[in-house]
Amino acid sequence: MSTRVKICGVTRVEDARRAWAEGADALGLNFYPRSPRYVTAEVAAELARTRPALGSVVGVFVNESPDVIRARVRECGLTAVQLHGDEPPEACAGYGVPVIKAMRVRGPEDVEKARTYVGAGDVAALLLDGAAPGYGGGGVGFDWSLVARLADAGVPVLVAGGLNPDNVREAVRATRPYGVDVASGVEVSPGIKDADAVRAFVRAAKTALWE
Ligand SMILES: O=C(O)c1ccccc1NCC(=O)[C@H](O)[C@H](O)COP(=O)(O)O
Repeated sequence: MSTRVKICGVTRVEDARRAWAEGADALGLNFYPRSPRYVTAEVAAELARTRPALGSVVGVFVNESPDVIRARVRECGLTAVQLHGDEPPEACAGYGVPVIKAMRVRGPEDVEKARTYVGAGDVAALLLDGAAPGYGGGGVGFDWSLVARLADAGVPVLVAGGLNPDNVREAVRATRPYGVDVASGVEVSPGIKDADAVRAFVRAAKTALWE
């Protein structure tokens, strides 16, 4: 099975269509109002309608109220939610779709904190991100050797943070993750994806373990 690829922070229909065509498995739509990749519910619903039969559309939220998250899931047709905030494990349930819990990793203690979400609520995967200022999308990586600490946790792990077409192959080989996630590393400017970079990223991620 090749590594799954999630292209995060898509804001334009043409970028969404392009990402699917290049082989992305999932798109992330950002509902954090302070993100330069923020999309309204209306735009998100339009983006979600580009979803192919086997694709996933993930809503990204930071400390959003559960009622708003549930409303976005319903009205935008989200197939999963990615929680990037300070929510405790017990808040990772009740949205009607699988939860990806994101954790910013500064060191081993953050990976151990991520482990406390395993088995909680509807957590179906963990996303390990770099610890840039803010809550995500900062283009900063982390020590990939820390991913091995979750090898026995029995949960799919997505690796994110500072990935781009030039380093994703190495990241996949080093961590052998369930999937990889990228926002800034395939952009010409925040929220505007670079089609060539998306193509190169998907290709590098998916062929990294071939030889
Ligand atoms: O992208 C954002 O602006 C963002 C803001 C707040 C929370 C999460 C955000 N992005 C979520 C993602 O999954 C990003 O892809 C991930 O943080 C990696 O970003 P990058 O290092 O830019 O590839």
